[in-house]
Amino acid sequence: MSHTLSRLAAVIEARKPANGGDPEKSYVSRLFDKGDDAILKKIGEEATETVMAAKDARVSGEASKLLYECADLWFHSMIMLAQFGLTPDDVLNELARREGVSGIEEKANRKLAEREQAERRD
Ligand SMILES: N=c1c2ncn([C@@H]3O[C@H](COP(=O)(O)OP(=O)(O)OP(=O)(O)O)[C@@H](O)[C@H]3O)c2ncn1[C@@H]1O[C@H](COP(=O)(O)O)[C@@H](O)[C@H]1O
Repeated sequence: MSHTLSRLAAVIEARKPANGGDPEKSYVSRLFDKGDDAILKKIGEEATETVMAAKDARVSGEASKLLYECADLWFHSMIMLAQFGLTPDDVLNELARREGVSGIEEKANRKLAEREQAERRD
């Protein structure tokens, strides 16, 4: 994992109120304190803002806003992962597991497995 992601993941973990984070002083602690719905609402907002920034970047030719919004989305995704006991390393390991497997091939294999499972049920 990159040093930046690793350091940020450690800070986010330490900000959990159960680990001594203070919702009065910390944005991350405040989100953990509010719970699942508040965290997931931020993911929805940041994802939407990222899409809008990408559309704007295509029109204006200026992608810096997209960069900021994508950083917000990654940051809030890391809070969501921590809320559910996952880490950026877990995501990186999943991406490594998929490495070299074409999405088209993966989908074809998945559909085949689903068909075989349905046939076994019938
Ligand atoms: N990387 C970030 C980071 N990126 C974005 N943000 C905050 O995430 C929020 C993004 O929400 P919006 O863009 O919707 O802006 P907003 O209107 O202010 O937010 P809302 O009122 O809607 O919640 C803003 O308040 C940003 O300041 C971040 N807050 C913290 N960090 C990192 O997390 C660490 C811990 O932060 P604290 O827990 O606040 O100490 C910091 O040292 C940073 O490294």
